[in-house]
Amino acid sequence: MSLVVASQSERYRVGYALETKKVATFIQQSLIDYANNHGIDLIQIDPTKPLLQQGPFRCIIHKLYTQQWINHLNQFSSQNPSTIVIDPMERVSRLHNRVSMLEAVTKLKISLQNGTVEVPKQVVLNESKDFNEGEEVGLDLKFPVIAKPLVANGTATCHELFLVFDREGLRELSFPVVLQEFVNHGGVVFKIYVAGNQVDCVKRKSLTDIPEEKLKTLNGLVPFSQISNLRNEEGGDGGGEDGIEMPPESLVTELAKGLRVELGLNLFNVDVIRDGNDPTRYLVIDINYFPGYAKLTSYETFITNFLLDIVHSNAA
Ligand SMILES: O=P(O)(O)O[C@@H]1[C@@H](OP(=O)(O)O)[C@H](OP(=O)(O)O)[C@H](O)[C@H](OP(=O)(O)O)[C@H]1OP(=O)(O)O
Ligand SMILES: Nc1ncnc2c1ncn2[C@@H]1O[C@H](COP(=O)(O)OP(=O)(O)O)[C@@H](O)[C@H]1O
Ligand SMILES: [Mg+2]
Ligand SMILES: [Mg+2]
Repeated sequence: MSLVVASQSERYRVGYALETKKVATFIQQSLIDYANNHGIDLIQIDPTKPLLQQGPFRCIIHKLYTQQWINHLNQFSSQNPSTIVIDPMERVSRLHNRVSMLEAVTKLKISLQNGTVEVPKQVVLNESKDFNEGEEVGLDLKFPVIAKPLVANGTATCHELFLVFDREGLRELSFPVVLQEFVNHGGVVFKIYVAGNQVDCVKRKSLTDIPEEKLKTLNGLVPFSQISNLRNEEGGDGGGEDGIEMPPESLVTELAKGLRVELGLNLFNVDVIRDGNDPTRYLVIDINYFPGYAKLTSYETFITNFLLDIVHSNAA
């Protein structure tokens, strides 16, 4: 008579609390099925109702910032400390500010044989008087700059960016805003997706280079938004990410691992560009919480492997 190994058949409930549009893109039937075949039941959480009525959960994943949801999550967590929350809200909120998100990068000690990882030079303008008085007040940057809303909390406005070519262009901005030096980078942005130990790097379309000569003819500011989500035929005159060399694997894994520890987060992606004038210089320009994983090939495996690591871990 053979013994049945009970742990093999153990199932885990993973709750998800996401906006409706995120459920539509992320919780695809293929993910539900793949996870299900590997012992994970994905359970939709109603964030407007107390979680106690909806559990138990081995783990909760979430991307929602209403006060009601935060209250429900806090209450449930304090009564169910063994449920693993991916990720704690106070750590996620570090990514909701374009200054604090990049501070983690400057704290990293990445040892690369042939390369550096930095952030572009940037300053915060809280109001227009920060640059009206005098010549260089608060601005130690070279134009062009990219103006990005300081807050990056998932609203449409926080993705409304501007390329600004001169001081005049600054007058039309809304505040508070981050001014970040534009770096020519060959029109390609690398996106490093992280889900715990799972790491994947893809390349996407970006803003095209601005040659010095062309710069002399440009003034004011130009708006743009979510350029990396545009297909080649839709956006600008760039294109041609094919044939562009990917960053070294060691850089991708070290950066992912380092940021995961420094931020204390599991689910994020990092936008990285490579300086067109120095191919060993990489710059982190953006970090996003719980990004669009479904754009990855085999995202079902990527996410399920991550969830299996979590549910099998001792973390609580
Ligand atoms: O919707 P998607 O799939 O384009 O994903 C968005 C991300 O695109 P990416 O995976 O980096 O190409 C997007 O990344 P970017 O900021 O565009 O680099 C954000 O993470 C966005 O979330 P939020 O609006 O900042 O809360 C993500 O939006 P949500 O899906 O979380 O609403
Ligand atoms: N410092 C920079 N130099 C050159 N291009 C940049 C820089 N910062 C952003 N970009 C371009 O603008 C896009 C959007 O900027 P990002 O900071 O990623 O904002 P969002 O949060 O809206 O994605 C990037 O994907 C990249 O194409
Ligand atoms: Mg981005
Ligand atoms: Mg972003």
